[in-house]
This record gives sequence, structure tokens and C-alpha cells, in this order.
Amino acid sequence: MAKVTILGATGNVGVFAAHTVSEIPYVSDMLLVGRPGREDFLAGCCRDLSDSFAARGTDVRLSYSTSLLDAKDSDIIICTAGVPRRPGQDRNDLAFENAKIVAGTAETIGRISPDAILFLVTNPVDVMTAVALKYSGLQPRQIFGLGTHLDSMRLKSLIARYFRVHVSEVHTRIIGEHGDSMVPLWSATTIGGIRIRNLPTFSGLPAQEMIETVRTSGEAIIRDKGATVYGPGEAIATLVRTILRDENRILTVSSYIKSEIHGIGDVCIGVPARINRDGVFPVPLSLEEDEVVGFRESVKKIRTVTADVMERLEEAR
Ligand SMILES: NC(=O)c1ccc[n+]([C@@H]2O[C@H](COP(=O)([O-])OP(=O)(O)OC[C@H]3O[C@@H](n4cnc5c(N)ncnc54)[C@H](O)[C@@H]3O)[C@@H](O)[C@H]2O)c1
Ligand SMILES: O=C(O)C[C@H](O)C(=O)O
Repeated sequence: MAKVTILGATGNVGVFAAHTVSEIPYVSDMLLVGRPGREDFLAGCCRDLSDSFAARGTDVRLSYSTSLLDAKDSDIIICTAGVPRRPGQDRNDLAFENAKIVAGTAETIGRISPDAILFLVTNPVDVMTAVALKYSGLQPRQIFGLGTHLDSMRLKSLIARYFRVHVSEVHTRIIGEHGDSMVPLWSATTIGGIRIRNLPTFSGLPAQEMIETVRTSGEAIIRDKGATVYGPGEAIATLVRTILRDENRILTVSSYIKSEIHGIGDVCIGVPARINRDGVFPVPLSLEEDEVVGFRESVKKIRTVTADVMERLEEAR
């Protein structure tokens, strides 16, 4: 049984993630952490969630706090704390402001919960994963970000709809930045176990249009309804379940790579990783030429933003 803590629990993603994660049978304790001044909201969330537990027969000890120190002894800490982008902004515009929050948070977590797995949702998530890795002092296997898992799910859903098959028949991945430079892996995309490129109907697939839809999906949802909530909330639960049930699933998350992909490394970025109770382990893989080119570009971009943020953080401290 496990203790899961959600940081930023008063936010759009935090509130819904509390609901989805509480459904995982291995979760015995859940702590919602918000900022001082938000005690009433947090208490209300706990009461409201408890009602849902009663309705569905969930047995989770639920508590809230405005002190990060209460996250001590957590098995998984999910960080959704930070500012979201507004319409017209890029995720990378949030980098320094959110890095300040994540660096301080990660330092404390490294001290109070050295065995925890720290799961970053805050954007820009690849950069935040690198900041958390540096400031927490935790092992790379203990730190990961939602990365391109959500993008991969978005593409999976578009492909399933196009071919009129159940989503479970589609396997696909997007690697690289959770952002404009993301790279779809058509070479690793299958439908019913058949490589998508071997299907006669592949030639008519509007691949570029689909990727553009995925790239702009977050922005479009934010413009229309203010925040992306259900997609990230369910994606968070999938990852927490994968860890707690020790499932060894291979999901595409932001993780530190040394040189696993065509010798490219020393960066936190979206890659396929084996995920289990011990954490997150990037899977070495070979890509096709155009995919390597795209991945290198994406790595270059993330490295530049990360280096800039790290430098500004050092100056500000
Ligand atoms: N990686 C992904 O796929 C993904 C998906 C959705 C949202 N996000 C990101 O998650 C973050 C939260 O999104 P949201 O829509 O829930 O935003 P929100 O504004 O609804 O909630 C933000 C939360 O962070 C807290 N917070 C803000 N500033 C803080 C500070 N200085 N210290 C501590 N806590 C602070 C707030 O109190 C609130 O609980 C954003 O950065 C957003 O871009 C990432
Ligand atoms: O797009 C955003 O800013 C939120 C999130 O990263 C998403 O893709 O839903």
C-alpha cells in the first residue's frame, strides 16, 4: 500500500488527479498539498472526494496540508504546482517562474522523502524534470515527467478514429519535447500489431495534419475551456498505477537519458521508458533517419531552454 502526495492540489489538474489517483486500489493514503490561505478549499476537496469514495467503495485515508513537510514518507509525489500558460503563450514562457517553484520543492523532497518517486506535471515539463533532478539530489530513476505520454495518447486517439478501430488496437509514440519540436515515431506505430506503414490505407493518412492537431491540442483546449484537465488527470493515474502495480509497462515519459538513443543524451526529454515500482528506466532504441534528425533538434531545443533556466536559477539563489 502506498502514500501518494499531490502538490498544487487546489489547481485544475491537481483536483482532478486527486480523483483519478484515489481510484487506484494500491493507494492507501493521499495527501493534498496547497498553498497557505487555501485551507478551506482543501478541506472542501477532502469532503467532496470522501463522498465519492463512499459512493464507489474506495478506502483511502485522505488528508490535506499547506506544508510540504507533510509529504514526508510518500511513495509518489506528483507535482502539479506552478503557473499554467494563458492563450497565446508557449509552455517554455513559464520556464523560469515554474523552475523557481520546482527547485525549492525538489530540494525539500530530496531531504524529507529520499526514497520517493517524484513525478512532474508542471510545464515546461522536460525542463522541470531536469530542475527537479538537479535540486532534489534523487537518482534519475526516481524522477520523471509526464513528457510526451499525453501527446502519444492524443495521437493514438486520432489514429483509432481514422482507421475506425478500438484505441487498444493502436500503439504509437511521440518522443522529444512536450511541445512544438515533438517527434512522432511512425516506425513504432502499429494497428492490431501490424506496422502502420504496411497497411495499404497508410498512404492516405493525413499524418502532418494529425501531428499538427496533437501539437496544438493543449493550446486549443486552454483557449476554449481555460485548462486541460481530463487528459492529464487520466494520464497521471495511468503512470501512478503502472508504478504501484509494478507493471513494467513501457510508456513515453520525460526522463534523464545518458546516451540511450543513438548516442544522444545528458538531457531530460520524452522517451520510451520501462516503469515499475523502482522507478523509470529509459529503453535504448534505434530510430529511422528522419526521426533521429527530429529528435536531435528537439534535444537541442530542450538543452538550450534548460541551460538558460539553470543559469538564471543559480544567479537568483
Ligand atoms: N505536462 C502536462 O501534460 C500538463 C498538463 C496539464 C497541465 N500542466 C501544467 O501543470 C501546471 C498546473 O496546471 P493547472 O491547470 O492545474 O493550473 P492552476 O492554476 O489551476 O493550478 C496551479 C496550482 O499550482 C499552485 N501554485 C501556483 N503558484 C505556486 C507557487 N508559487 N508555489 C506553490 N504552488 C503554486 C496553485 O496554488 C495551484 O494549486 C501548469 O504548469 C500546467 O502548464 C502540464
Ligand atoms: O498545453 C498546455 O499548456 C497544458 C498541457 O501541457 C497539455 O498539453 O495539455
